[in-house]
Amino acid sequence: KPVAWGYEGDIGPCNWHKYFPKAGGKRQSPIDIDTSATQYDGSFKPLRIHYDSHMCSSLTNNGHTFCMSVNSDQCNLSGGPLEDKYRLLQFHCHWGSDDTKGSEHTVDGHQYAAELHLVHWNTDKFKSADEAIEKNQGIAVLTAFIKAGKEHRGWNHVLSHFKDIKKVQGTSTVNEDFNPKCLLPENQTDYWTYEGSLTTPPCHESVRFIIFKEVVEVSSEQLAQFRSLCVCSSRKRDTGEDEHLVDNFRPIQPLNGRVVKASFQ
Ligand SMILES: Cc1ccnc(S(N)(=O)=O)n1
Ligand SMILES: [Zn+2]
Repeated sequence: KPVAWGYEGDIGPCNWHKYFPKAGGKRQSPIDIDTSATQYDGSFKPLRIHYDSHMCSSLTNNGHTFCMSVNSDQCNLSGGPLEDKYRLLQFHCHWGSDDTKGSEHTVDGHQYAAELHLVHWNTDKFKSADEAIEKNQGIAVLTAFIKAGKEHRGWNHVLSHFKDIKKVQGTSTVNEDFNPKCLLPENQTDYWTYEGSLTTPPCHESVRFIIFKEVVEVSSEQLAQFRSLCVCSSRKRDTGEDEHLVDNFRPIQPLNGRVVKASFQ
């Protein structure tokens, strides 16, 4: 029986390690990026992000976030700090109950309104995502910070399906021409990178994070649509209100001597 976990109370992040021992490990994520302590690495080759848009994917509310799973073997990532080729598995976000919080990583202590994770698995070293997800160098997560600002047209292709996934385990098939590359910032040469973990249980220490410096803008109304998703399918007994899926970000974890590399000076 899968162990229930969440972001508050007894099943919250402070207790994850009791059922998911990796959560108490030495290379956990997210972290604060102290820009005065990052180290420029001039050896990185250009990042190669090749996504096609002819892939049909499905959008699900898994009770912790929305997840767009991608089943195209044409969406690949390589270069930068990566030694191998990685394939896009899914993307999702983390957000808060208002625009002042929501990202998992922070930069010099600043928390953004949301954070996009594009999760890729190492197809050179492993035969499946399920195998790669628990192995060192198995996963690469392209990460973009999100702040409230002007509307983002690309995000509307995802948000237009949210009415179908309001409830947990809701799922919707996305067939239109949508290329997740449109969700990334323009500047894809400036990023920070370090070795960490999945930020949700089982918190495997298998992740290379690649975090773009440029922040993506979406409108406050679009951020509000993230918060429209529900956690539990049943109405809350007392208030009769649905419980919304908010503050699904893990607190900052100890750096434990890790160095965050920068692709830029
Ligand atoms: C696929 C997956 C599972 C758990 N956590 C993550 S995350 N938040 O580190 O990207 N991704
Ligand atoms: Zn994530």
